[in-house]
Amino acid sequence: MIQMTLIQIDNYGPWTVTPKPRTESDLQILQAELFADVQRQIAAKKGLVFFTRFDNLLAVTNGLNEEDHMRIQRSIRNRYPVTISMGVGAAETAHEAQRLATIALQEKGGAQSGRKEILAINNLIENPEDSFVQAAHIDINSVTETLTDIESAFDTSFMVNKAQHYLMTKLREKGALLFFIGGDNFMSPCNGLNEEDLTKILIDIKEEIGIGLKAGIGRADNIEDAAYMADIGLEIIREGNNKEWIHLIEELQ
Ligand SMILES: Nc1nc2c(ncn2[C@@H]2O[C@H](COP(=O)(O)OP(=O)(O)OP(=O)(O)O)[C@@H](O)[C@H]2O)c(=O)[nH]1
Repeated sequence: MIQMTLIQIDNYGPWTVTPKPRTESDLQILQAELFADVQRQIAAKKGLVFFTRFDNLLAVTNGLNEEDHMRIQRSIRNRYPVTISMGVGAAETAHEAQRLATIALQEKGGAQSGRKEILAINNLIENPEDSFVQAAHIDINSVTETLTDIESAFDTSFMVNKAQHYLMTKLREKGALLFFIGGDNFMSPCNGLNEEDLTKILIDIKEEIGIGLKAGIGRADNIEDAAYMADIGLEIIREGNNKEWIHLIEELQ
């Protein structure tokens, strides 16, 4: 099972304009610092946070228990002008896990309802033997040669976004998620997605929009190790001059 946590800034919309609109650059700094802060704390337990919408972060949290979540909330409250609420869910697919996490939090009140520092747990992985994460690290082939060094920065960003949208659409249908992690890189928590299905998705996108992709896949009881194995898989594809679409690594090396 994969466990996911939704992290939501409490009552953030009203706060950004009270008593009058706050300087946008300050809001951007707050969001970036909060993301880095939560990432540092969740990574200490081998979890991984995705910046998602910044006011809503999604994290893979296999290995974190109730106390771990509460400690992060307390630490943020002590140091930031905002508080965070969290929802936690675990399921066979990443999409279902984040859905359960979201419902648990939504049932405690809306994002702008005055709700404060709620920890809403639908279910947590109690038995470490049930903990399983499959992650795919997906990368655009030769982005430096074909886009970064040729197109304008904005147009490259537009193409990367387009690839992201196609990947999200196709992976979501299979119960998998897809997050942009910087450069031309995407991370997909994808429990239950088999190698044939992922290969077909990459081939279809190449045919539909002409963007070549490759994916390393890793499997472990936590996302840190699964993502590391996925990185190794990507390196192996690069060493073979991008002839493979995907490469699965199941053992830590
Ligand atoms: N988050 C993250 N970003 C990375 C990683 N590796 C590379 N990047 C980013 O991706 C950009 C492009 O690097 P590459 O993907 O190695 O370059 P490329 O030209 O596509 O080359 P190939 O992947 O070998 O086809 C870099 O500038 C980084 O911003 C990674 O492991 N994680």
